[in-house]
Amino acid sequence: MAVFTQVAEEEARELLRRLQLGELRELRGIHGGIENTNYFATTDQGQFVLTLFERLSPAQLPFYLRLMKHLALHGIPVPEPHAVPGQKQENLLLEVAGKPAAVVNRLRGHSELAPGARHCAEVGAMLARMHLAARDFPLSQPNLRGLAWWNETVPVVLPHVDPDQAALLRSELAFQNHVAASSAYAALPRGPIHADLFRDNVMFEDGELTGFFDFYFAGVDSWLFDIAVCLNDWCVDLPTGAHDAARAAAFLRAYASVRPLASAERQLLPAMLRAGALRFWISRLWDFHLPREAALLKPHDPSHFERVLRQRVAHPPALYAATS
Ligand SMILES: Nc1ncnc2c1ncn2[C@@H]1O[C@H](COP(=O)(O)OP(=O)(O)O)[C@@H](O)[C@H]1O
Ligand SMILES: N[C@@H](CCOP(=O)(O)O)C(=O)O
Repeated sequence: MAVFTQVAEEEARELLRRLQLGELRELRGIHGGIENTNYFATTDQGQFVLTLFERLSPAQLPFYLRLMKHLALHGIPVPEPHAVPGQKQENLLLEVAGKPAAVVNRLRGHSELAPGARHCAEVGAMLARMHLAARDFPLSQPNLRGLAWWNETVPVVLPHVDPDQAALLRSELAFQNHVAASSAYAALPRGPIHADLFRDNVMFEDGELTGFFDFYFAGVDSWLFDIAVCLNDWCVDLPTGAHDAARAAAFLRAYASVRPLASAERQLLPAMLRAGALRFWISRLWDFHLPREAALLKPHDPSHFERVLRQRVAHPPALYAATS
């Protein structure tokens, strides 16, 4: 479960009054997620989520919260964080039970864990709208799970893997460092990205997308990396990791109908699919072999992204037709 810190009803009621979000009717711990403490809070004015940040530093949080606010104000369906009326509106970071906290709108619906081409198209189109809407977001924070982190973390996980896996980690990391030094990479359009937009971070209701959430891995990186992370989750078969060409084409066509891909993006798409697989293989190996004290849930299976990476290396998919 993901209630690491208990919140007294009285404290939540007082906070929601200060935020002018109404009178608390129900406060319910959310039994999902692994990073933060989350509660659903229902008031006479609406439904909200109260999050207490258990690990993220208060210095990192304004980027995520203000990005969500910015996107919400630009019409992208994401949880909108609330500030105390009368205080600076960019001050979205609150304190509850001695922890940094936020109150955001609750999205309607549920995650679609067995998506079809139509779901993938909706996510692709909304991702492109989100990238464009974030172009003028004034804050900047790097993708903290980007290349620099892979270079730091691969040596940490190497002692825990077999020689074949170690060889793949080393060679793929070398390949990604080589790609990152290329002129095509320098030409990739960049901006704030979600960076973890898996099936469980998107809501649908009656087949319609109702929102993206869990922005706590967001950062400034190439838009293509965000696309690759999505393709590697939404458009592969679980658990084999095999590429699903129909879903990938639907995703890319919808994305490109909102923002056509640049030539550098079309060129580097196969490399970036490998990058997206490497990123989550490394983080899952790290979580699996070096578990954090507070992690209460069983870590995700690292071998899934090893399979996805091997497939991406052996069979670079021909996706270009869908991108122009
Ligand atoms: N804004 C929201 N609207 C609706 N449900 C939410 C919202 N935020 C979180 N949830 C629910 O809480 C669960 C855990 O949230 P998540 O952000 O994944 O937690 P963690 O950051 O701890 O991994 C989600 O799977 C979702 O069901
Ligand atoms: N999507 C990542 C894990 C990130 O955790 P989250 O539950 O906070 O989205 C993975 O599958 O490895």
